[in-house]
Amino acid sequence: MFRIRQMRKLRVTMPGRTIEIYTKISMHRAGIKKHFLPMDDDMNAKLCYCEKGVEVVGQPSLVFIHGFSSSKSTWLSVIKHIPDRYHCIAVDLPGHGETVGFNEEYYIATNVVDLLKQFFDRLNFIEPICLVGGSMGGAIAAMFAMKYPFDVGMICVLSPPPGEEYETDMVQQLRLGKYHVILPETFKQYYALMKILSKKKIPFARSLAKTYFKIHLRTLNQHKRILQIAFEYDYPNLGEIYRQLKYLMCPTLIIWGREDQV
Ligand SMILES: CCCCC/C=C\C/C=C\CCCCCCCC(=O)OC(CO)CO
Repeated sequence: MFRIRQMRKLRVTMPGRTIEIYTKISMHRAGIKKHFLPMDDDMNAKLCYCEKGVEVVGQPSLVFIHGFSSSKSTWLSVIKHIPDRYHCIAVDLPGHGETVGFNEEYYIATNVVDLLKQFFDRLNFIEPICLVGGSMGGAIAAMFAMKYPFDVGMICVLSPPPGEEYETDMVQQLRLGKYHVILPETFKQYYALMKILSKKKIPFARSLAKTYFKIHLRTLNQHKRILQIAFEYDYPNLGEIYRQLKYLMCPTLIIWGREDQV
């Protein structure tokens, strides 16, 4: 019990490093169901998402998009606080979480956006949605809203990655191929990154951190590839996409921490 509580505290600051048993426990507690949606053109490709509540006429569904190297489970701690009358969806992006079978082309943001469009059409929402994205998920949410403005009623963009003109040191390092700043390769790097990513001091057992690190290593190469592709195809256009956001007419909430190092 104690361990689970510790993980609960850690989960927010270490997106994507959640162990599956814990995900199941917390999803169950929050009244969340998990689904797999096979794609029409390729039955081996399945989008995994979780859902809380049911659609309500006149009220948008809330759809949550996670960040890089994260997963839908990062939103559980948010979703559990949202009243039951709201319909919530959190999806695993290609190459993340429990979504499986998508080839590398789906690591390109424009393809991710079109995949999300397909996904939303399959779910057949009756109202324009409220699209919420954090970090890289925020960039994807913004891109989605630009391309499919009629599908969104409002968007919420949390700490999106900066465009070229506001490039941070961390993003510069990533662009130069030093992926370990966000994808640590050693336990030492991993432990140091935890401190950078969490503003709040958290009591943290090294043994537990080692377990998280092992889990992280399983996805390391795939996530390196995603970063490589993001910097080749998406990052060069990001600034221009942000500049065009002012033409978007739906209500938009943008939250950015002043001391966010990414
Ligand atoms: C599979 C889909 C790929 C589509 C790529 C789409 C748009 C991306 C454009 C430029 C990415 C460059 C910056 C990436 C850095 C993100 C940071 C981040 O997400 O933080 C994490 C913290 O570890 C939160 O979970």
